[in-house]
Amino acid sequence: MMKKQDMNRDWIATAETLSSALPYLQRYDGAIVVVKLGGHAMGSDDAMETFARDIVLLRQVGVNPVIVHGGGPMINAMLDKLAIQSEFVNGKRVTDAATMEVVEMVLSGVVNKRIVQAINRQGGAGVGLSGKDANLITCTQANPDLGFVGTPDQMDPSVLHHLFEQDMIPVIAPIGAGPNGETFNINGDTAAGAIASALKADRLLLLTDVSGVKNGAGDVVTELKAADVEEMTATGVIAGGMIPKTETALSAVRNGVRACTIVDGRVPNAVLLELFTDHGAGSMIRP
Ligand SMILES: Nc1ncnc2c1ncn2[C@@H]1O[C@H](COP(=O)(O)OP(=O)(O)O)[C@@H](O)[C@H]1O
Ligand SMILES: CC(=O)N[C@@H](CCC(=O)OP(=O)(O)O)C(=O)O
Repeated sequence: MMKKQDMNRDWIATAETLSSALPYLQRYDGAIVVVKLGGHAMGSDDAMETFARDIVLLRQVGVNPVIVHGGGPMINAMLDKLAIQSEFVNGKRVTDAATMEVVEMVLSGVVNKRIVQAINRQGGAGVGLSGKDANLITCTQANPDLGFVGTPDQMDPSVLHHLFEQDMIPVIAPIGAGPNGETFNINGDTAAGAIASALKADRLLLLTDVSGVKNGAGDVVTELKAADVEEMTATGVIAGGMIPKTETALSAVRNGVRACTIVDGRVPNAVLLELFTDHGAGSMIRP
C-alpha cells in the first residue's frame, strides 16, 4: 500500500503537470490540430477510450481537433473474409472496383463509427464524415496501375469550420469523390495531410505503431528535414507504410502546416503528451 507521504508526492506531481501545461494551453487556444489515427494504432477498446478522452479534452480547452482515420488492418480482415486478394505498392493498396466497395464499407462504416461513438461516450460530439461529404475532398486518379486510388485535388474544408463553430469534432474517413462520380480510396496519411493543408492547421499528428521514423541502425530520428527523408527513402530505410507518412509530412509543412510529427499512438495519452508537455516523442518533420 502507498504511504501517505508518497500519495502526497503523487498529487503534487499531478498538480505540477497540470500547472506546467498552461503555456501550451495558451499556445493552442483556438488552434486547429489534425490527428491521423492509423489502423495499427487503434488497438483495444481501452486504448480507443483513452484516445477519445484526449480528443474531447482538446476540444474542452479550446482546440479544434479533426480526426482523420485509417483502417488498413480492418480492410484486410474483411477482404480476407470475402476471399478478395489485395496487394500494396509503395504503401498504397491496389484498388479495383470490388475492393473499393469493401474499403468504403469498412472505413465509412465500422471504423468511422467506432471512433465517433468513443468520442461521444467521453462527452464530446463526434460527427462522422468522409471526403465525399460537402465536397470535402475531390480526387483525381493517382496512378492507373493502382486502380481507384485517389490523390486529393480540390478541397473544400468549409464543412469543418461549421462543425468547429458548433463545438463538434469531425471524424473523417479517407474516401474521396472523383469528378465523374467515381469513388476513390485515399491513403489515410495522404488524406490527413490534404485536410491539414486545406485548413492551414497548426499541427498535424500522425499516430502509428512505431516510436517514430527509424534510421538504418533502428534508432528513432527526432527531427528530419526534406533532404533526410529523400535520402532515407532512396536507400530503402524508409519503406512500406512509412513512405506515405513521410511524403505527407513533407508536403503538409511545405503547404503551410506549422509542424508535423509522427508519433507512437500506442503510448497512452500520446496526443496530450505531444501537445501539452515537454515529453513529446516521435519524429518532427521540417521543410
Ligand atoms: N524507417 C522506418 N521507420 C519506422 N517505421 C518504418 C520505417 N520504414 C518502414 N516502416 C514501417 O512503417 C509502418 C507504419 O506504417 P503503417 O503500417 O501504414 O501504419 P499505420 O497503420 O499506423 O498508418 C511501421 O510499422 C514499420 O513497419
Ligand atoms: C490507398 C490506400 O492504401 N488506402 C488505405 C486506406 C486506409 C489506410 O490508410 O489505413 P492505415 O492508416 O491504417 O494504413 C487502404 O486501402 O488500406
